[in-house]
Amino acid sequence: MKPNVCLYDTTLRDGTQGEGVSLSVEDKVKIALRLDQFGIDFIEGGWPGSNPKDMAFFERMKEVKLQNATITAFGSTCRPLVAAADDENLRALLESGVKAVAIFGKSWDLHVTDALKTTLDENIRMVSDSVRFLKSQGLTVLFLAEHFFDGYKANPVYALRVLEAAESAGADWIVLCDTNGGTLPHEVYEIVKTVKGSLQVKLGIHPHNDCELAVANAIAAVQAGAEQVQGTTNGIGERCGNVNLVSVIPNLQLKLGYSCVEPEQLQQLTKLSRFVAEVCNMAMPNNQPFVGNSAFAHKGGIHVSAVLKDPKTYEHIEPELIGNKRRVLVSELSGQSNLLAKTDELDINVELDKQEAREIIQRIKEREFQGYQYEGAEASLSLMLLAAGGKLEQLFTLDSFKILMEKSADRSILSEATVKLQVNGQLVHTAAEGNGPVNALDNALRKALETHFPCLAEMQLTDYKVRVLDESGATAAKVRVLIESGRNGEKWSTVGVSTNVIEASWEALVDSIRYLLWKEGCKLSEPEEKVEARAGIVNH
Ligand SMILES: CC(=O)SCCNC(=O)CCNC(=O)[C@H](O)C(C)(C)COP(=O)(O)OP(=O)(O)OC[C@H]1O[C@@H](n2cnc3c(N)ncnc32)[C@H](O)[C@@H]1OP(=O)(O)O
Ligand SMILES: CC(=O)C(=O)O
Repeated sequence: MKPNVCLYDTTLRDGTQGEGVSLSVEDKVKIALRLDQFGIDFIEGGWPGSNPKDMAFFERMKEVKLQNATITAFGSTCRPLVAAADDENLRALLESGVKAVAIFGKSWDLHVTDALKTTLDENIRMVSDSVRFLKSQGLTVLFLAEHFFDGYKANPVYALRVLEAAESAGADWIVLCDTNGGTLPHEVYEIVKTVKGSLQVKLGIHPHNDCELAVANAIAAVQAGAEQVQGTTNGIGERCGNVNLVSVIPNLQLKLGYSCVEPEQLQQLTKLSRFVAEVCNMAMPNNQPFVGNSAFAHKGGIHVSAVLKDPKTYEHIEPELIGNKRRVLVSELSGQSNLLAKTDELDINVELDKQEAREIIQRIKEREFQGYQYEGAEASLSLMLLAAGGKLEQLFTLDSFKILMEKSADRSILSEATVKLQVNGQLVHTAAEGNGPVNALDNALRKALETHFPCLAEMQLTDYKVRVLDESGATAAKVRVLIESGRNGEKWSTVGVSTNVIEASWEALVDSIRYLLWKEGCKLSEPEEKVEARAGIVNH
């Protein structure tokens, strides 16, 4: 039976040392609660001696009850030539009201002489005095040996002396830090093994990701005997980040048989990662291992065909174990298997046989050659499948639209769109202004349709992206427009392609509306008088 591995999350301290990351006190509290729920053992809240926000966080946490985790405050050892009991930073740790503290000290002789500008013996005194003082105050003390691996390689005798000082002063944990993130997994393994043979105290590892090896380093350390991993959720942190606990945890638990959290908590991993990304206002890459949107997305026809027979053929774990899900993408690289699987996934109640699916895939391939892309526009794909299955009613058709733009000397710019549609056998003619041609067109189209289909009033355009497809064509090039629309928290995306950006936008807009009307099960059944009563509409 493999031992438990203790999880120490420093998103709220080392994570905020990542460029562009800034959390409010309330953001920190939200993340702490979520980490606690997930099953993290230690949550490092910040450095109370370093700024008022972190101090406020610890004050706030005095009112918050956690179920599982211990909140820790971070700080340094006392300053050179200052007694621990008189050191401001250590006093701030005590005032934070926590039960556990993590203090970092120098273990690389270069740092002692060149950064601290003190003697090797005085540094040993600082470590020992600081740990002993904090222990005398009844705290759990984690001693973080900063730059331990570089220090050990430069001067192993001194690096070990620092650890021995912390151990004999009573540290509960000694955490070996790969502060510069430059150590390789085989070195981590050897060094942790050696330290394990020299000390009795429990060891932890705190790797950084400068060589993109932090996860491998954390695993190597655990295999060599470390019992705690310190990292951040999503790997945020100074420079290239800290080790990503979101990858460490499933590797340790699902691949190596260590126990980190309960299996039900592990199923919350994807949600945890996305929640923290949202609070940190960070876009997570789709190809993020384990929890990314694409981590279990299958695109190649060969892959999909095999996954449908047995998911193990192209998946290293079951996505449900960590709360992610399998997805099938439809594109020019698809075979009929992709389309049949996607039709099930989209839940659109369309039955296709293999031959029909092959014909639609052929159309998709031709359209992708023209510039369409359906991976990011699943609502347009659904409409294509519904039409092929005879399940899509034509609720309106375009006669024509016109757009006028006027730029006046006072610098104001006006866009006005006029739209003529056939709805319910009648010509509907509307005009609307907007703060750009696409917005004006959107407004005119909705005005024409809203009386028949009131649900359109709740639909919003949430994103609009234009991509030039053939740069050599300059302003005459083809463009692809992707529109994301939303209603009551639900989102869907549609696509349009043309050499004219307005026409491409129209195509995507119309798809977006058609999709909503289909979802709502809209039919043309309203009485004639109601249609005529519409304000601002001219009937011919
Ligand atoms: C590896 C890590 O991630 S360690 C954590 C790094 N995180 C941060 O630095 C974020 C928060 N830091 C801060 O707000 C500020 O740097 C403070 C409040 C801690 C210190 O600010 P200042 O007193 O103005 O000092 P400054 O930041 O310029 O320099 C750091 C000082 O700490 C000293 N120091 C560095 N490590 C240690 C240590 N382990 N023990 C004691 N002192 C240390 C340095 O020698 C330097 O002292 P000096 O001013 O006498 O040269
Ligand atoms: C202490 C710490 O954060 C580090 O060494 O990276």
